[in-house]
Amino acid sequence: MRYEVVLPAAGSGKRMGAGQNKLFLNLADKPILVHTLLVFEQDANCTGIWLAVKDEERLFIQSLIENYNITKVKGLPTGGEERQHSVHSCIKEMKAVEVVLVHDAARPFITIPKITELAKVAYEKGAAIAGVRAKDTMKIVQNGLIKETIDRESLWMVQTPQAFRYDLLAEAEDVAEKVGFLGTDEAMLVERLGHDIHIVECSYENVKMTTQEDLIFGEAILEKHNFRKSLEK
Ligand SMILES: Nc1ccn([C@@H]2O[C@H](COP(=O)(O)OP(=O)(O)OP(=O)(O)O)[C@@H](O)[C@H]2O)c(=O)n1
Ligand SMILES: C[C@](O)(CO)[C@H](O)COP(=O)(O)O
Repeated sequence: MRYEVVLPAAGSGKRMGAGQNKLFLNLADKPILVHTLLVFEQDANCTGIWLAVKDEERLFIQSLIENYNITKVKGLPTGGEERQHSVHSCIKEMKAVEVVLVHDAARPFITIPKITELAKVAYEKGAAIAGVRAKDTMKIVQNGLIKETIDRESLWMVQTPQAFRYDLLAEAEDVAEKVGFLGTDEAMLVERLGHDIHIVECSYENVKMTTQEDLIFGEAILEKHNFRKSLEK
């Protein structure tokens, strides 16, 4: 199932504490952003990449695109104050495609088979998002006190890609903007429309590079996969 992908890349990386956009930090031999771009560049089903960027970072990102021969980038719209606004700036510029994926540029370890599965379910059912089952017990805390424990059996840690029929996501983004609703993922905007959203179980390796510890995990993941590749030679 062919699709276009929106990669929000206009964040500030505050929790990473690197004093710069964390997507420019290297994991092994190349920036996090490039690792993520290469996955979609190599996926034959991906027909276009849209990157929400900060105006002051556009030239640098264009140099990365050139240096790493990324040929599928269709646009670099200016990102917004929040991640949702950055995604919406891309959705507004895209011509209607059948399926659109939104994927955090900070998640470099997504795999093509999982992308394919998400795009297929989105085409057939309208909406599908990546996730993994919660490993820890989750509790609601108020004023330092445990208020409630949430049944772990029904708890998932949601990731990206989040895949949708384009018209559904475009409507959800427009409605959210109109009513001033701010969600932390695109699924929240589509849930508000009452549309079913399917979960596709992905990997714990599909981690979002958010804090310094995630970089250590990321290096270890690369090491493991390089080691595997060396065994195949
Ligand atoms: N206004 C924003 C905020 C985030 N993002 C992007 O959305 C993805 C996920 O966001 P997050 O991990 O929160 O990145 P940052 O906002 O940069 O991190 P922090 O919240 O620690 O500042 C990242 O690829 C980030 O670049 C974006 O395009 N526009
Ligand atoms: C979209 C997301 O990756 C799903 O877990 C997450 O909500 C992004 O949160 P962030 O704070 O914008 O990184």
